[in-house]
Amino acid sequence: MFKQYFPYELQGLVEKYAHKLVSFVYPFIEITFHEYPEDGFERSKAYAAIKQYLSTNSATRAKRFKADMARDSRSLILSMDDYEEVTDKYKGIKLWWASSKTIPQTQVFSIYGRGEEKRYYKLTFHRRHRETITKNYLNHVLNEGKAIEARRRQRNLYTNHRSEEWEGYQRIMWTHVGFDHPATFDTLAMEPNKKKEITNDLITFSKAKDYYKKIGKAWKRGYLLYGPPGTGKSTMIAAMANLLEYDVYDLELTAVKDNTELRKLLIDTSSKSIIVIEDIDCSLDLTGQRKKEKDTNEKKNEEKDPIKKKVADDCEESSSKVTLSGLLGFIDGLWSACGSERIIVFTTNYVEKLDPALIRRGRMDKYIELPYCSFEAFKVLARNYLDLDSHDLFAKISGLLEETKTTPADVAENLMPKSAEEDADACLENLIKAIEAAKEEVRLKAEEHEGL
Ligand SMILES: Nc1ncnc2c1ncn2[C@@H]1O[C@H](COP(=O)(O)OP(=O)(O)OP(=O)(O)O)[C@@H](O)[C@H]1O
Ligand SMILES: [Mg+2]
Repeated sequence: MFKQYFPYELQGLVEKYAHKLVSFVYPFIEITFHEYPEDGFERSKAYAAIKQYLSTNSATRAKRFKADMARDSRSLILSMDDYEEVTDKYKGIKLWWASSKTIPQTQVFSIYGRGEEKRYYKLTFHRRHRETITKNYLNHVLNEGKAIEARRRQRNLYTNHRSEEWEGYQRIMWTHVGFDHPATFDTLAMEPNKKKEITNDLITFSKAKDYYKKIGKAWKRGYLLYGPPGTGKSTMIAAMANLLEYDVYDLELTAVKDNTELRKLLIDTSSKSIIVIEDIDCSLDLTGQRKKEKDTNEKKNEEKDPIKKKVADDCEESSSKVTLSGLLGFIDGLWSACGSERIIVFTTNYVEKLDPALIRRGRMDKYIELPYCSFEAFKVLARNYLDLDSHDLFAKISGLLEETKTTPADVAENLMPKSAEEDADACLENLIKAIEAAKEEVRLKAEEHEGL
């Protein structure tokens, strides 16, 4: 701006002194945080954290916002619009945050598809606070921002698929959907003491980072959930994920080609996650022999019919070659070495079928039996489904549940009103009828057995 008043030779000198003069009378320091650093294609983590920090800390002060749908699709996240400015206070120090963008004069074709505008935040503060701001305040902003992001993070349910050959590369895939299961430990029908023990165990685990470090163990925990079908094993996994706010990886072992692929999939899981292998007794032949001997009739049929034979061969070929030792290797070796804060859950209907190597102490840290529905568990369901804490029919139901094995799934099914006319009394009556019918069936079967 001084240029036009001074001869050309003096311009450099004047600019130099003008700059000094300005910094003398302009006692502020400015720091800019660009969304995309010049030497990288990756979005700057600092920019993302500042955005989160400002979205909660500027909401009462800024006047213009950009609105984004939060990842849970239920709420909106407001962030400062471009060219907006807000003030912040830290230990009595006033600071200014401004959001801005640069638009280059020349049009550049960008293959990265992020447009040519470059967004940045600019922080301004008085230079006498330089130490406090650069040493403490910025750390505070980044940590807060990351914490807010973690809270807003949507959790996912991942499932694996058969790997695909793609231009010579093997692609191993986890695909995910948002994890939105409503189950919680409150809605889980189970003895209250047992429930308390499990939730305490989970919470202790999630807070035990330093402890695991101290004792030199990888920060992981293995659970084996066992019990008959419909007793709430899968429901409990959802409740665990909701309690700890972890992602869930539902590992389908039969779709995993071999141990190498298993390893790759597991390396690809994130921390704060639950890795689930359901029905472990079915997904893996735990005797070590992958293919069961077919009975001779089956074989003869296949030999006669070429199409049948082809289908059977294909099935055998595509069946998983994951072995027990591969799985154990992952649980003990590699699993310990990479990643942390992970829970692995196996479920089975037949705990007695499992290989002792898989369930020996140290591999599985906790065994949880999900039994048939007890009266205590029934009370949780009655409260949940019918808003009932007590009822005249409870005594009768208690007696019936003791005599007849009934799963929580069956109880839940009967407690759900089938029509608008059905009230709580009708639902309880339905349940009683259902249990009595099951009891009768058991009696008849026993008689038949004795008659044989
Ligand atoms: N303990 C429970 N508390 C609350 N609801 C339950 C419980 N057990 C079962 N249910 C109900 O029954 C349904 C089936 O339960 P779930 O899928 O968790 O059983 P599971 O033990 O995983 O069975 P499977 O061995 O066949 O996989 C659930 O959708 C839930 O509504
Ligand atoms: Mg299940």
